[in-house]
Amino acid sequence: MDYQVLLQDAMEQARRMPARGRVADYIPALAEADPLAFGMAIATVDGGVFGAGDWQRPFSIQSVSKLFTLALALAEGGEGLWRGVGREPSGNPFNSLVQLESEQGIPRNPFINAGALVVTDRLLELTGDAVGAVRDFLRTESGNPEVAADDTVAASEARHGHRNAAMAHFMASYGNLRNPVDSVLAHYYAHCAIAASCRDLALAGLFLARHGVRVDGSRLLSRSEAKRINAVLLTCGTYDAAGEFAYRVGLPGKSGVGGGVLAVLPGRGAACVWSPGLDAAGNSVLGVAALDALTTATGWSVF
Ligand SMILES: NC(=O)CC[C@H](N)C(=O)O
Repeated sequence: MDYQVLLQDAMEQARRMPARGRVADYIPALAEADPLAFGMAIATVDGGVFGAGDWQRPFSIQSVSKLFTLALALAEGGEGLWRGVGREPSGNPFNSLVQLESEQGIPRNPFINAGALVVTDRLLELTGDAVGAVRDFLRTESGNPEVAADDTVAASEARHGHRNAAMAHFMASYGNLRNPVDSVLAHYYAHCAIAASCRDLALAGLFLARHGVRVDGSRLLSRSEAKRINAVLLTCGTYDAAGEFAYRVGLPGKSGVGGGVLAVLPGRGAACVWSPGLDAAGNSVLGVAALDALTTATGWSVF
């Protein structure tokens, strides 16, 4: 397959969308993203890397980081993680608070904000440095030592982070956080604020396509654990639009409000796309459209 041509065609089709969505502005620093930026990359398990458009330009990965925090927390701490966070789709927006009280401070899944805060808390307990663990993993897997958290974005989110702080305190009241709320929030904002490109993220996502094996050949997760993360990505990775994403794209995937989407085809490769305009669920409009076009053209699907 000529991935280069396929990427260009997929982006061309996505550009025909009547609207590009809205750039997230509830975190003021994110509102400064270039609304016209658009890039896409594919990395394959046999070593190919392809890209088009702004595929080498770093952007704020935001919730795409939650895929990596989950993988690292499971790798370091094992299945006990699931005592503090579920793995059912929430059917609610990523920053919703409503289920937390009726479900006694146990978030539905690791990819909504509440669940990601629990995972960050456990990763912090296990490693002493949750953001450092995510950053170092991204650097190693992508081979790009410049991947780093953007302190301006993290500080901007902290200043406007009342919802996340409310969730964290609420879960702490149920005993579902082991570290001080302020540390959990600081690490969460910082790993969301990591800047990386489509190229970096496609390469970093390959461990899931390699069934849990890292770029250096070492094993991060068992085959079964990698398969299970992919299952949670498919059902919960794009929030209350996960059904639509499975229908249109057919791959496990994780989105972020910076406009990035990372999708995985086990055994074959990973694709990452970035366009900052979002739909109402917080997923990149052009990003999902481009993945839809790419997977339709290539036949890439888990189904
Ligand atoms: N969906 C997202 O990307 C949200 C991440 C963002 N840091 C937040 O907590 O709101």
